[in-house]
Amino acid sequence: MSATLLEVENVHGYYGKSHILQGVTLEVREGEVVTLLGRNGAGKTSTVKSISGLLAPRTGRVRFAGTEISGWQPHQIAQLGLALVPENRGIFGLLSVEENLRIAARKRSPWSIKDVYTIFPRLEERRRNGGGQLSGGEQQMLAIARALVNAPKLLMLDEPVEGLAPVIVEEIVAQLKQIRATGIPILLIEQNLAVCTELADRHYILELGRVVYNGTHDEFAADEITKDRYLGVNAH
Ligand SMILES: Nc1ncnc2c1ncn2[C@@H]1O[C@H](COP(=O)(O)OP(=O)(O)OP(=O)(O)O)[C@@H](O)[C@H]1O
Repeated sequence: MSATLLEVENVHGYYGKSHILQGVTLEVREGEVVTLLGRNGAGKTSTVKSISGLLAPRTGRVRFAGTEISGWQPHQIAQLGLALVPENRGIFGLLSVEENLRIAARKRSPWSIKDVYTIFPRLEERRRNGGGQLSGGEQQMLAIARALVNAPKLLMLDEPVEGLAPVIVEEIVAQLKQIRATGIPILLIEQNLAVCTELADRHYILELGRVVYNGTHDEFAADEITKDRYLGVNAH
């Protein structure tokens, strides 16, 4: 079994007095694609925020590549190689596609701007266009590409295909498969089970700020009861 890269241990998180994360424990190992599933409001986004320092855990621990990062600032965590592609994508609308990439690019990244253009040819076609002129799908591609040129050791994606047309979803899934094939581990928040099925090695389900299920892809695929109970889907 490969080494553990990210360990989240019994993390409790609050927004003011609201106790949102109630003891989240999960891990991501080298080379794995892991999904974080659960209904709206289950705490998925809050979990990745607590990992990336945007919601400091009140108690519990987050360890990344052997270093305890609980309580670190978001930019320090990002520098360690933990990349979050947030739901709102965070593109600079007034900068061109290429400028968005250049700002994020680091020399030590194994991914050059040319490399990401190979995965996302649409971005190369639109390299001189402003970020604000891109379609939702293209903005998502740019957000992922920007994370890659920033030398990530782990990629966290918050609902990358939400609200996108099926043909674009297919395109992004194919691109994520290419990225997965390079061995970079991915923690994926996703509501679209078909997407999860195509990409993931393992799944966690959150409910009310706790992990209520942890299983391999094959276990999960065969477990209609779990899918129905926690996700409310009839996944046939
Ligand atoms: N900034 C905030 N202030 C107060 N409460 C918040 C804040 N952000 C989220 N919450 C609450 O925390 C809970 C968990 O939200 P979170 O966004 O982590 O869930 P989620 O599983 O990602 O759901 P979704 O798919 O709807 O984004 C919800 O009850 C939500 O209303």
